[in-house]
Amino acid sequence: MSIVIKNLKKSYGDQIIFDDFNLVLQEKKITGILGPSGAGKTTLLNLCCGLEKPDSGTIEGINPTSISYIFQEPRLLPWRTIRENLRFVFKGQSIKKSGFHDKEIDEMLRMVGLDTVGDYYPQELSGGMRQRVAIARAFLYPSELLLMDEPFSSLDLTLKNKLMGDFLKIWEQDKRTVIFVSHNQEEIKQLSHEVLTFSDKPVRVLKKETIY
Ligand SMILES: Nc1ncnc2c1ncn2[C@@H]1O[C@H](COP(=O)(O)OP(=O)(O)OP(=O)(O)O)[C@@H](O)[C@H]1O
Repeated sequence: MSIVIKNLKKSYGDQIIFDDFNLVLQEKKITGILGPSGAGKTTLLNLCCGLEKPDSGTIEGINPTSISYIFQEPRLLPWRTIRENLRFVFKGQSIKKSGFHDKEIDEMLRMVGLDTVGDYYPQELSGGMRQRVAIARAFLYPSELLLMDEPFSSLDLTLKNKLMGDFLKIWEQDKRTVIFVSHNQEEIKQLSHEVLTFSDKPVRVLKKETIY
């Protein structure tokens, strides 16, 4: 199902971020969002996942229990190993079932090139490796919608290119609707099917480009 944003209004105090904002986001495609700092890109992601509530208007087509979020920093639990961090995705399921998921976890660790470090703790990994874990975690969770807020911005260029390539490989095998926010035009164009350029607040879509 596409995501349909209708007549969205959101303000913080006297700052109007969205004012009668309308947008349709394509299902199982990667939509990139570019825009000035402070425009409201993260606010849009937060509205999509329910961390923020709109003042009025609607966002349709999102199942609130079926969302993964990849942030700029990986947000792993430091007192848990990498494998335990990934097992958390399945928490609430029975032991037997979560044991069953170990196969999926091992397969995903292999896909992101981390099969030898499953028993390490996050602080024993480099920043790039930790961000790989965050990507693995996002795909392990059976989400329909994946929200990404500058997930590659802290990485050097070589690592970023490698990680974006790995991301696309995993996405090709397991297509989800992705909203990808970044300041970096090249990185956005490398990953996205469609790129939206936001104005400063109140947000308008200045440009819509189909990349592939
Ligand atoms: N919880 C909040 N309370 C008050 N103001 C907020 C809150 N969240 C965001 N804002 C304000 O809303 C505006 C939009 O913020 P947002 O983080 O969505 O921008 P952004 O486009 O993601 O910026 P950046 O690219 O710098 O991350 C900013 O002016 C910010 O200060």
